[in-house]
Amino acid sequence: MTDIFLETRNLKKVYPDGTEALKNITLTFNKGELVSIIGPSGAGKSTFLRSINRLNQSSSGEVIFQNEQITNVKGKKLLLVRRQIGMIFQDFNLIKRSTTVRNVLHGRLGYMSSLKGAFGKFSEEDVKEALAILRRVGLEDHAFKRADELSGGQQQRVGIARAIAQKPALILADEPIASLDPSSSSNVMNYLKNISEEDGITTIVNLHQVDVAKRFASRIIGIKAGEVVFDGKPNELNEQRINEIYDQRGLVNELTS
Ligand SMILES: Nc1ncnc2c1ncn2[C@@H]1O[C@H](COP(=O)(O)OP(=O)(O)OP(=O)(O)O)[C@@H](O)[C@H]1O
Repeated sequence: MTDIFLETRNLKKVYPDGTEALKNITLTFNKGELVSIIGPSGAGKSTFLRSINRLNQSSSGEVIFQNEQITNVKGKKLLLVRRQIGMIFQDFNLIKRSTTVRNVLHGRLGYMSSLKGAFGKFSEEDVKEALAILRRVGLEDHAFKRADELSGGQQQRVGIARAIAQKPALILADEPIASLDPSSSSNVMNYLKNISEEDGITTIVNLHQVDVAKRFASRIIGIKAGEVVFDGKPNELNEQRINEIYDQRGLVNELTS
């Protein structure tokens, strides 16, 4: 037994077409930390997140979550693992024609019988809790609006609320601000940070914006071509390190020589 909350050991992913998306990722995550993963397009950030909750099956290596080996769990056990992992997506993944509160209640489905879930019959307690969660992300006044009537930033806050309703131990957010303007991006990142801190939820966020990662994360991991090339505190991520991750110098040299 260890105190490590989440661990990946020698994680590899080779897609059927031969693309080596993850080469050998060995990382540990502590309870309650907000970690941002950065790296160029195609570096393997999404593949890494999806390998943790098994939306993507790794080719080899291990994922150990709360001291349990989850690399190959299946069926009911896999559902129980996924129930503890809230996912937040770039395109929000909301049911657009449903109300905000119903979208949040979807986070509770993993706790309900499939019959009740299929009929969308939630308990009064669940509804009250969903409304309380919407209050936490500043959307109590929008609870009964259709999801597609909300702005992008508000829709992502519904995505966060749905993840919280799941009562997760871990949140994985895959480029949650990629389609938002800078002000909505800061707002969404603030909510993620506050929730991670207040509820002690380990949160791993894939980001394209280095400045946002430096502002909100307590730790930054740089991935390049399927390998970890940086793992440190935001203030350790200087210009040189950024250039190493993104290879900007190489690109500039290529253009100027
Ligand atoms: N289903 C797939 N089949 C084959 N190759 C894939 C598949 N999904 C991703 N890849 C490849 O795996 C590599 C890593 O992709 P991934 O989406 O994980 O990168 P990323 O860092 O998240 O990129 P981005 O920032 O652009 O979202 C890329 O070369 C990509 O083209």
